[in-house]
Amino acid sequence: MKKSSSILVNKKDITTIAIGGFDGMHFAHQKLFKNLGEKGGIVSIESGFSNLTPKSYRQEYSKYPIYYYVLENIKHLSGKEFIDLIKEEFPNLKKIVVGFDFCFGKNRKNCIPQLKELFQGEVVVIEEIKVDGISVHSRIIREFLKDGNIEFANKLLGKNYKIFGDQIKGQGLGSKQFVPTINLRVEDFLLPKEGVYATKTIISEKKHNSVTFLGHRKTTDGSYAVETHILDKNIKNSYRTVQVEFIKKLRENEKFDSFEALKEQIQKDILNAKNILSI
Ligand SMILES: Cc1cc2nc3c(=O)[nH]c(=O)nc-3n(C[C@H](O)[C@H](O)[C@H](O)COP(=O)(O)O)c2cc1C
Ligand SMILES: Nc1ncnc2c1ncn2[C@@H]1O[C@H](COP(=O)(O)OP(=O)(O)O)[C@@H](O)[C@H]1O
Repeated sequence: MKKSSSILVNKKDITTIAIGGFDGMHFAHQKLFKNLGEKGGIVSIESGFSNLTPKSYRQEYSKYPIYYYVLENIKHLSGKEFIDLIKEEFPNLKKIVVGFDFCFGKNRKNCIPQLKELFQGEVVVIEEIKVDGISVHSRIIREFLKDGNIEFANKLLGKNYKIFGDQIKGQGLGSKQFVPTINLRVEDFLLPKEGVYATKTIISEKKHNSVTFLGHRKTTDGSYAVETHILDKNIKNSYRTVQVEFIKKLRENEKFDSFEALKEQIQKDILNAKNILSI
């Protein structure tokens, strides 16, 4: 099935919805979506704190149309008022899919029993989804990313963690002293811990193997940078949106005594990244 966008699918055509925040569109969220059937839709309640898949990037991860509601505008509603709103918005709604920990209405006072009471249709409750014994939640994925544990974050996500950034001008040192890099300005996305990562960089829909540095350039100007070096290719400046998928952390950010020492280390990083990306 082709991906739908909420703009294209009339709410009247929706018979099943999944409700939640859905930051990350992670492994457990995907399990919920598997229960949506043919005329499904996703109701995403925006807290304003989502930084794994900020709102405008979320549709990429589901074929179902996503309908956004701002938490600030609905959090005063009682449980009944919230369900009444949902029924009004989706007049042909027959089924609601939520996770075991879903709560709603003012102060999250209503949970699964109240949902079953207030909604006359079918309520499907998905039991707690765990990966390697860890419950899958956006807040837990954030902690793994902040710790640089990309491999486990990716396991919980069920995909590679990906950020979007716009190319900006760098210090102009890369090509001359070290290796050429695409410098990125990243907004809205949580950035993993400072350090060097094996990554894949997507430019104009083409995926390239890469090594990415995130952090304060302690060895040069000290400023914070996100820089990606594409392996074995010369890439022209694009000054467009670039996507970076994180695969594995290679090492911590370090201060080197000389440019020469950093240059040597970068060559080792490139070899390590190649090994991990199997090229
Ligand atoms: C693979 C890689 C690893 C890097 N590691 C470090 C590092 O550990 N410490 C540091 O201060 N800068 C590090 N850098 C950043 C360099 O200092 C930076 O690329 C250089 O200052 C050029 O910046 P420019 O692209 O803005 O000209 C790294 C860059 C790359 C590509
Ligand atoms: N680990 C999980 N197992 C089962 N359901 C989950 C899990 N995590 C989230 N859900 C369900 O997915 C929907 C979106 O939840 P949300 O609160 O946005 O996720 P998270 O807990 O990751 O922040 C809710 O209905 C929630 O109950």
